[in-house]
Amino acid sequence: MNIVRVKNLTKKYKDITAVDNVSFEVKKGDILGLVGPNGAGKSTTIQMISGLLIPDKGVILFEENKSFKNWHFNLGLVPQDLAIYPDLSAEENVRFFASLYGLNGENLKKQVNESLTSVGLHEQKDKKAKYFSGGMKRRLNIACAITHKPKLIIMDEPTVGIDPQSRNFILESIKKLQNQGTTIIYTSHYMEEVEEICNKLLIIDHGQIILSGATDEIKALYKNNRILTVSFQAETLDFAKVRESILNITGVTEVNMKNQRFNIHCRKDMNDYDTVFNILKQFHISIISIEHTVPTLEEIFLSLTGKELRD
Ligand SMILES: Nc1ncnc2c1ncn2[C@@H]1O[C@H](COP(=O)(O)OP(=O)(O)OP(=O)(O)O)[C@@H](O)[C@H]1O
Repeated sequence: MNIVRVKNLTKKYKDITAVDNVSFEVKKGDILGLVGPNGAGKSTTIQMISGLLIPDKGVILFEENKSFKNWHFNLGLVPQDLAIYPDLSAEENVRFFASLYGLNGENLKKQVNESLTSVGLHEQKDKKAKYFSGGMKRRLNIACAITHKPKLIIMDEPTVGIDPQSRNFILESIKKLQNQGTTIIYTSHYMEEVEEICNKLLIIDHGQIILSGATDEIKALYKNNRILTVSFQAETLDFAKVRESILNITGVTEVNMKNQRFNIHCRKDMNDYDTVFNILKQFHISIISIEHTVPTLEEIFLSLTGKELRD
């Protein structure tokens, strides 16, 4: 069953078309990774689904045919900016948000305890939020959005700039929520995270979808591609010329360079390494190490958008 279906969604800010005729659906139990470079249109899309922005065009339907107006109690939003009260304790914060969704009595108590436990903050429940670390504040932000057990949770970069322990708690709690049948839309600048937790992927750029599908299927599309990564040292380097020569080798599809490393994209059956090494030698480039790998999602993203996901 579709939890949310978005059809021909469009939003303009004066001359900028932030979201351009976007259509997709999210099925029950999916964790959809919404990824794209800065300014791609992710936040605008999320804000429209969350009812914070009105689309110029398009339709958003929940559970096949319900509008936001009569469904929004089923939605939990974890905003990028923290939405917690610093002078309230962790428990008071969670209680407050849960009571806005109509929880009370024993049920409220039970669900507040459950969500604090799931983000690993139960032992600190009486501590004021202002004394929490950045990672703990982010975990509390999540607890506030999940206590009313929403059917759909939208998370806007919930792990940005936090410590590894908090990050692990967050990723584990997202997996648990999925196991309980919750549907999640997750935006992140960390492709390894998306690869780890999202079973579906929607890559957008300039407000348009450039690739969507099951994460495994997207990876399978690239299973016949390889990347030969060569770390090197050179006194001087004319990269344009090196690139042109390597691109002439049959089976090589792209060559880029970053931090004293060439990434040579090629087909799986490209095995003409002698020619690659001869070209490098000809340009007086010393090889330090070589690696031959299947492209990661991050590398697939880079080859599709020409941009790094991170700033
Ligand atoms: N309130 C606004 N007024 C004018 N332009 C805006 C506004 N909000 C966003 N934009 C523009 O719309 C485009 C999409 O922005 P959006 O914030 O949706 O992208 P994003 O993918 O979330 O980016 P980031 O990863 O940097 O958060 C960008 O060009 C941005 O500059």
